[in-house]
Amino acid sequence: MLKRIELQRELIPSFTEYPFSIPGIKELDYLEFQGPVTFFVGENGSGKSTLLEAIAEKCGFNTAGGGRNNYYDVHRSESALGKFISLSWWPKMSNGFFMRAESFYNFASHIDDVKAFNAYGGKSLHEQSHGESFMSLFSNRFNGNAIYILDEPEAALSPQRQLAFLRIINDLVHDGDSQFIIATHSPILLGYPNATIYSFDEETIQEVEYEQTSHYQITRYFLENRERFIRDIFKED
Ligand SMILES: Nc1ncnc2c1ncn2[C@@H]1O[C@H](COP(=O)(O)OP(=O)(O)OP(=O)(O)O)[C@@H](O)[C@H]1O
Repeated sequence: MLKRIELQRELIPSFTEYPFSIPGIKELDYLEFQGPVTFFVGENGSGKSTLLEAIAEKCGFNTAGGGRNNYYDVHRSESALGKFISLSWWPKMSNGFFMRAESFYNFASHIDDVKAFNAYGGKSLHEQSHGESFMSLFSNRFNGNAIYILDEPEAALSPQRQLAFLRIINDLVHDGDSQFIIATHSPILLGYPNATIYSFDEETIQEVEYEQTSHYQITRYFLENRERFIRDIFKED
């Protein structure tokens, strides 16, 4: 399990430049992972991907998406934060995968190039729909005793598939001792029971309850008051 990450503040040259100028990062000392499933939530641009990418790099995963054995260079970039965080494990995990929805296309091409699609359901990920290819990755490539670092995995998934993905997470956590750290905007994924939710919306990264997230509140309010909501947001000032 990844138990904790710590920002090595003494090594940071200046807090006025990216990535240290991001409010949540600027104030960060350490973050603890209390259980097998942790979510990062927050507005667009609040720093979730920056921190996830840094963790993935420290785990030795390809920052463009993949595990330790996925060597390809398309869109791979050095994490600006990776050198400045330290990870504490107990026990140490060396298997896992970093998935970012935005560069999944390049990952799929890499799998074609190395003819590895047998490990992904026997079919090129490019010949599957976007959502099907995500589900192939989760169902075929994800297994026990590993850490999964996922950036907006819901991007291509229908609500029904998001529920199926919750089931996959649950099986991997309970039968496989796996750990998930997920940045998401999905109120469905966030509903995973007993997860820790860290919000990047305040000056410091803070733990919040599911019902406190704007994802839950806005979605609920919208569903219960759709007509009024639409009237309000379309209203001319
Ligand atoms: N390579 C970079 N150089 C400079 N600034 C960057 C770089 N990458 C991201 N940023 C900035 O850092 C901030 C945090 O970006 P990040 O991608 O971590 O946000 P996020 O919370 O993952 O957002 P989203 O929900 O939209 O994916 C943003 O303001 C972004 O513009």
